Amino acid sequence: MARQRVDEPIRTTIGEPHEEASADARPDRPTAGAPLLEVDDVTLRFGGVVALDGVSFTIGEGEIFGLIGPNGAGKTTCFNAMTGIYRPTSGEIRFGGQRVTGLRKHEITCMGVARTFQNIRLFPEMTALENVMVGADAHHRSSVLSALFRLPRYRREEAEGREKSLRLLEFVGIRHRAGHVARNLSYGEQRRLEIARALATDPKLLCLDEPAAGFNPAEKEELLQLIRDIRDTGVTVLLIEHDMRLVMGVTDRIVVLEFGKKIAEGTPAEVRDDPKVIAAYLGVPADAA
Ligand SMILES: Nc1ncnc2c1ncn2[C@@H]1O[C@H](COP(=O)(O)OP(=O)(O)OP(=O)(O)O)[C@@H](O)[C@H]1O
Repeated sequence: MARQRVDEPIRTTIGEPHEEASADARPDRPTAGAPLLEVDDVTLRFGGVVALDGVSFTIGEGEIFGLIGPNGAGKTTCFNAMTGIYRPTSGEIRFGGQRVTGLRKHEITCMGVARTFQNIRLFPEMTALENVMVGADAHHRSSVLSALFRLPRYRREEAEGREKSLRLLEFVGIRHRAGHVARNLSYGEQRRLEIARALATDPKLLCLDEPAAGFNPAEKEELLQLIRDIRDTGVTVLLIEHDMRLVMGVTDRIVVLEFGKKIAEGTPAEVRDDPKVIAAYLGVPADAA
């Protein structure tokens, strides 16, 4: 499949109709590439609560990977451990073969991991464009002095960041909102803006925490297409999502957590038919599901 990087001029297919393909029958489904993110026997305790209990899985380059499970299963904790917010009690997380356990958030961002949050976290009084430019700044090399005196290098980086941010706003379908302050954007637009800001850090892995929360069916369809478009630019996507139709429709592989443990892993079809998964979601013992 032709790949397009997000720092190249970007086409947008937001809002265009697309065929709803069966999760496992899509002919264009790529096979997973080299391991990108490895979660290796990770346990994370909060006092007496074991939020993650010996969890292991590997995400391959180019995959759209789903992390699902009932409320309190440990999904967000897993995201937080991957992105440097929490340090695992034991176990290791590697990104591109390099250990990230114990690194700071910005160090992990610079390695190529970006995320959005369950509760949208934008700068509400800044414009959409400025919000994305904050993400683009992550890789700027200008010194504080250079920025203070607006030296040529700073001005060049600022102009490049602005162009790139406008392209990303176009990619996520809200270019026309560039000059509006974030708090005046609709809920769906704010979610897209968060994605654009995360993409501005040039991630290799984009982690989306419940990106469809609060969306109507039409918005979910558009999000599904956006996630595919993001993957087609070469970015690997990790998705936490409660909407099963969306997860089953867009992911290549899924890991299911329950009470901090991995209870299943496989293709959407394998996971959907797994009695342990059915039991976890219905709240009944596996042999009774
Ligand atoms: N900072 C914290 N301090 C103490 N316990 C926590 C903390 N964060 C999460 N937990 C606990 O860890 C467990 C896993 O929570 P987590 O938020 O990761 O689940 P989740 O699968 O993301 O749930 P949801 O789908 O409801 O967002 C829960 O029992 C939760 O109460």
